[in-house]
Formats: sequence, structure tokens, C-alpha cells
Amino acid sequence: MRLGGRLAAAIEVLEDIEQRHRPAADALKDWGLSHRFAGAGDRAAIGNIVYDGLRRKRSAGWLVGDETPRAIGFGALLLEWRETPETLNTTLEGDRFAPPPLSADELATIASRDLAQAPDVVRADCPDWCAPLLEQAFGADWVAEGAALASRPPLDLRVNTLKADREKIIAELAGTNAAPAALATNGIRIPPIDGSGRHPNVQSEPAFQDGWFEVQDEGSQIAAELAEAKPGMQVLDYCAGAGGKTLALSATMENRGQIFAHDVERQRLNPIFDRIRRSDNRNVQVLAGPADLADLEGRMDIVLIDAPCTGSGTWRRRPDAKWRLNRHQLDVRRGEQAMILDTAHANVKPGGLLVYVTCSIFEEENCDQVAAFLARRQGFEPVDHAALWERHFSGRAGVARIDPARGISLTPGRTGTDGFFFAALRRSG
Ligand SMILES: C[S@@+](CC[C@H](N)C(=O)[O-])C[C@H]1O[C@@H](n2cnc3c(N)ncnc32)[C@H](O)[C@@H]1O
Repeated sequence: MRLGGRLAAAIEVLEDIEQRHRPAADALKDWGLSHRFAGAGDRAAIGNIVYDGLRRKRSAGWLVGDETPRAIGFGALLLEWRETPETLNTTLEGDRFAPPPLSADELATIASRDLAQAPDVVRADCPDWCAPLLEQAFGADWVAEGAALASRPPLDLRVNTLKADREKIIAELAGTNAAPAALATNGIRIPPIDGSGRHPNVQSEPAFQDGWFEVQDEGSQIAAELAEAKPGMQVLDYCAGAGGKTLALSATMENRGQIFAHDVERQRLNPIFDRIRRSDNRNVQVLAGPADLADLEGRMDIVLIDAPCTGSGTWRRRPDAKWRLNRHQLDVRRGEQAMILDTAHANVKPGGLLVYVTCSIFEEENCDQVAAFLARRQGFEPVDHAALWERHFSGRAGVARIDPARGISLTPGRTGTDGFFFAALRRSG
């Protein structure tokens, strides 16, 4: 397929997502199944146009003067593929599979628009209702942070130190531009890919099959590192899900001590068994249900709450979620977070840590949630987050937003990671 056919397909997929309120991944998969002639390169390029369009939906639409899937598809190519209106129209000319080229009206609109002069919400590429939340979180930087959340993400890997070291894996991945991550001690980063390219399928590498590394955003790795799980400790991962943080904690504990993996939806834990086998983690115990949890009351050195949240920090990777999210869902998540804090804290032993993590950028799910918990509950004190950060990332204070008494925020704009929030509260008695 040429660019015109790929653009037409991307517009079709964007229409499907909009009309049927479908996740982007499902719509793309269905398109691939009903167009089996399209090769892997075509599917990757179509996926890139769709994801670029969803990340930059507002700025793409604003540039072309409409909010239709067509305007978003064309806008994505202009903003992210280094196309110009002229190169695009020349490329589409005579291609019978391409959408109609940019019209005279569209060309005039594009020529008259300068994105630097666009309204703030357009440059931040966020829904109107989220703008005050971004402003609350980032102050004067909110537009820049919104724009960073609308950029293409890198592919981050975490070295499984139980089986390999960073140099060895980087050598295995030669030719992918893999390099040590800027902050995470065991992180490897493969930078974002340009245009129609795609990241290597690292999960098909023998090194992955042998458990040498996991795919994990650097922000998630940093959060696990800051929890300071040590060999011999008793740790409860209260919202373990597929086990990304469980495995990271287990590796820092060098397989000594015990980490209990719990999740209210037990089927979410299913991938963990295969991951444990592959990665040689031997100190993970997956809890079967609430009865097992009762045995842990007051006994844990660390209880990690990787809380269910809006996921607003991961909009680079799941841009369709940005447009589906609404105020009601945020309120539901806040209720769940408060309830989990009020329940899970009972498992922390005196002197132990309650660690609260989200992949959200909203204060309401982060600092506010911690402040409300501390106001409700006696016996927990925040650690000194500035000192904690300094212990791990000495001299790099500027790359995170640190409120010493409330927590640490990581963002795409400042940290170069997905948006994450981390807070550690010590139990006094
Ligand atoms: C952010 S995800 C966890 C991701 C996982 N820790 C990782 O690193 O791969 C949040 C998890 O919290 C779980 N959850 C939601 N409500 C819960 C509750 N009341 N108690 C325990 N887990 C809960 C969800 O099922 C979901 O798997």
C-alpha cells in the first residue's frame, strides 16, 4: 500500500473508533482481519497514523479546520510525519485508494494557522474538562506537559537482574538504538520511532523468552525502585494486576524474603504465573483470596498500593482513553483509591511503609488522596521524599516534582517517563 491507501485506512479506523466508541487496538485489529492483503508494514503505518491522530486530536483538527476523522488523519501526517500540504497532495494525486486530496478551503485554513497561536487546550491536546486539572497539577507548565503527554512514547525495558545485566541485553538488542535509561538503574530505552516505523518486537527475542528483561515504562521502574524493598523483607503488592511491579520488587529483593501478590480481580493476576516462571522469581506468592490477606495483618515491611486510577499519565500509550475518560469515572476511581488506602494500611507493621502509586497526573488522585488519608488516619507519617529521591537519583532533583511531605510526581515533560505519582508513608505505631 502507498501512503494514500494507508491514510484512507487510518481514517476508516478513526471513524470506527468514534462511531462505535471502541478501543483503538480493537478497531485496528478488526481492520487487519478484514484486510488480510495488508502487510505488517502497512498495518504498522496505519496504526501510527491512528495513534498520532488520537494523541494530537485537537491540534490536528484545529490545523485542518474540522474535527472529522479525515481532518485528524491529515492533521496527524502534517504534525508528526513531516509532511506539508504540498507534499501530501502531490503524493495522493492519481492514487485511486487515497482519500480526496486537501481541498482549496482546507489548504487555505492550514496556510492561515500557526499552532503556536492556537488556544491552550488545543496546544495541550486535552479535553476541556481536564484543562483545570492539568493546570492544578503543573501550574504555568500545564500546556507543555499536556503536549508532552501527546507525543510518541519510547519503548522501555527493565533488566531482570536475577538473570542478566544491562550491557548484555543492550548487546543482544544491537541495531535497535537501545541505550541505558536516564534514571532507572536497570532500565533500557529504545527511543520513539519516526513516521511509519515501528518498535522492534522485543517480546519475540530469545532474551525476552529467557526472562532477561520485561517491558516496563521507566516511570513504573522508578516507582518500584523508590519503594526500597530489600532482601529478606515481607512485602504485599496489594493491587498486583499482571505483576509488573511485583517482579521488579522481587528482583530488588534478590529473591530473598517474601512478596505477596494480591488483586481484587483474581483473573488479572493470571499473566503473573508465566512471568514468574520466565524470570526466575522465587519469592512471589500469589494470594488466592481475602482469607490469605487476613493472615498478613500488621506484618508487612511494605504494602504497595499500585492503585486503580484514570491512567492519565499513560495517555501517550493509550491516547483513545484520553477522549473516553469523564468526570464520573475520575470520581469512581477516587472512591476506590480512598477505600483501598483505608483497607490496605492495616497490613503494614509498626515501622513499616505504606507506598501509594498511581499512573495518573491528577492531584485529586495523587497528593490530595494522600493528604485526605493522613487527615483521616492517625499513625502514618510521610517519609522525606526529597531525601528519598536524592538517595536514588542524586543531583537529579529537577527532573521530578517533589513535594517533600506529600510525594513525587514523574511526567513525560519533565522526567521523560509516563506520568506517575509515588508517596511513602511510615507507620509509627
Ligand atoms: C494499576 S493496576 C495494577 C498494575 C500492576 N501493579 C502492574 O505493575 O502491572 C491496578 C489494579 O488494582 C486492582 N484493584 C482495583 N480495585 C482493587 C481493590 N479494591 N483491591 C485490590 N486490587 C484492586 C485492579 O484489578 C488492577 O489490576
